[in-house]
Formats: sequence, C-alpha cells, structure tokens
Amino acid sequence: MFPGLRRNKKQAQKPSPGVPEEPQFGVSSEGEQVPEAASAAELAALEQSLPAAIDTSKPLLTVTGVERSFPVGGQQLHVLKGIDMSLYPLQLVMLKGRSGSGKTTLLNLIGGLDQPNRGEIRFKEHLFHQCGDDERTYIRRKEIGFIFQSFALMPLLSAWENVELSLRMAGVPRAQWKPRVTHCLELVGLVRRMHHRPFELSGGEQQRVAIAKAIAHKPSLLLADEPTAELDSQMGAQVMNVFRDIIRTERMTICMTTHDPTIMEVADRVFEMVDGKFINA
Ligand SMILES: Nc1ncnc2c1ncn2[C@@H]1O[C@H](COP(=O)(O)OP(=O)(O)OP(=O)(O)O)[C@@H](O)[C@H]1O
Repeated sequence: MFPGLRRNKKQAQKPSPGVPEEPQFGVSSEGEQVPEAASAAELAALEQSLPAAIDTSKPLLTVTGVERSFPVGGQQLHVLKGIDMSLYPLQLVMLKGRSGSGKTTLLNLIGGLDQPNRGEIRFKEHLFHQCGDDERTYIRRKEIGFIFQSFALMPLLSAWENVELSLRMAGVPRAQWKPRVTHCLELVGLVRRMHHRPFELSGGEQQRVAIAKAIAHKPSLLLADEPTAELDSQMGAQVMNVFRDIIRTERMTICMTTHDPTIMEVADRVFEMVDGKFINA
C-alpha cells in the first residue's frame, strides 16, 4: 500500500548490532520478489540479537476515567470527559477526531506533559497522576519520545547534532552517542544527509530527522501529534513505513494523532474521539 523506503548501501551491508536485518529478497518464477528462506544459523543469530521478550499481553500504559478541564473566561471548559484506554507493547495506535475534540490534550497527559483533574494514568510502574513535575520530566526524558507536526528541530544544528542532542539530554554516556546516532539516522534512511541543517532538508526529511531524534534515547513509548500533517501523501507514507520499522526493530509502542484515513489503514488500533470522549473504545 505504501511505497517502501529504499535502504542505502551501507545499511544493507552492515546491520547495526542488536537490530534484526530486513529479510533478503529473491525472485520467484513469476518474476515477483519473494523472501529467501533464512538458514538455521541466521535464525539463531536473529533470535540472539532480539531484545529480551516483551509481554505484549500487559499494557504499557493505562488511562482510567481521565478528565481534563481548563479555566476559560471564569468558567471551566471540559475538554476530556472520562477517557479509558490501554496501550499495549509494539502497537501502532491512532487517535482520530475533529479539530478541538481533545486529541492533543490527551497526548499531553499520556506523555506526562500535563496532569488530569480526575482519573488515573499508569505508565509502566509510574502513576503519572500522582507524580510531581520533576519526576514526570525525568521519566519523560528516559522513557518517552515526542514528535510534533512542526518537526521541532534546532535550526542551527545539523541532522547529526539534532539527534545527538537528545542523547545528551537523556544522560546517555558519550561513548554511545556515535553508534546510536548512526543507527537512528540509518533507520530513517538519512545517513547521507547527516551534515545537513533543517533548512537544507525537505519536509519529509526533516520529519525523519525528528523521528530519529525522538527515538535516539530508546524510549518505550513514542508519541506523535499529527506527524504527517505537513507532508504530501508520499512523504506521509514514508513516515508510516519508518514507524513500522521502528516498532519491529526498536520494540516501541507508537501513539499518534491523525486526520488522514489512508494513514489510519496501517494502525493496529484506532480510537475515535468526539467531544472529549471515545465513541469506539
Ligand atoms: N491550556 C488550555 N487552556 C484552555 N483551553 C485549552 C487548553 N488546551 C486545549 N484547550 C482547548 O481544548 C480543546 C481541545 O483542544 P486539543 O488541542 O486537545 O484538540 P485536538 O483534537 O488536538 O484538535 P486539533 O486536531 O485541531 O489539533 C480546544 O477547544 C482547545 O481550545
């Protein structure tokens, strides 16, 4: 459905340690590309390279009875009116809904950027609704990645430096920066643009740098607010391909908002929000 991202030569020859390789493709008698069967040794190596097994039956994040209102003009504006949802490991989850329905407000709560007036948000063993600002900031830096519609890159830094910055912010030891930045830029297909600054990149390339930056510190949850809204359909499709690769190789859960029905086709789960409530939860 979506055009595949072309992997560059370096990626094809040198998979990064700990990351399973893409399947190799051969040609069938009908001329179609088909995966070649992996040898027993390759399968064993692949198994060894996979991160520790993740229990996909246990939610990564649980939202229970969450309400959020804001004081506006002396009155309370009730934006979220009782949200229940669970995000499971390795899922691609999408939030859809009309403008103003409350999607970004919910994403901010899930990401620990804001707190609910009522209800509970449990992320792994952390109770976000009870944590103070400092604790939530610490958890965010270690465990959560954010991608915004407007890319949010540092304009004077190169692609490489932008990705490196997030490792520095997360307190990752300096010795790990080079291999991790290289790996993340390879994953989004941008190694050859590593020295470019944001204004020297296309919109789709900037968004892919933003993705590399958001996943560099290996979060278990990646949140994206309309990550394809500024992109044409082909670039949007590339971003979704990258998201699928990230879930498979980096073992993350992705939760994103979108208005685009084509994009929603690749979701594992779609929650539809109407006026601060889910109608299909
Ligand atoms: N800090 C705030 N103070 C007051 N009102 C707010 C605040 N944050 C959000 N709102 C209001 O909450 C409602 C929902 O906003 P939100 O940004 O969550 O919607 P959305 O579904 O993400 O919309 P869009 O698709 O346009 O981004 C809006 O009416 C908005 O004005």
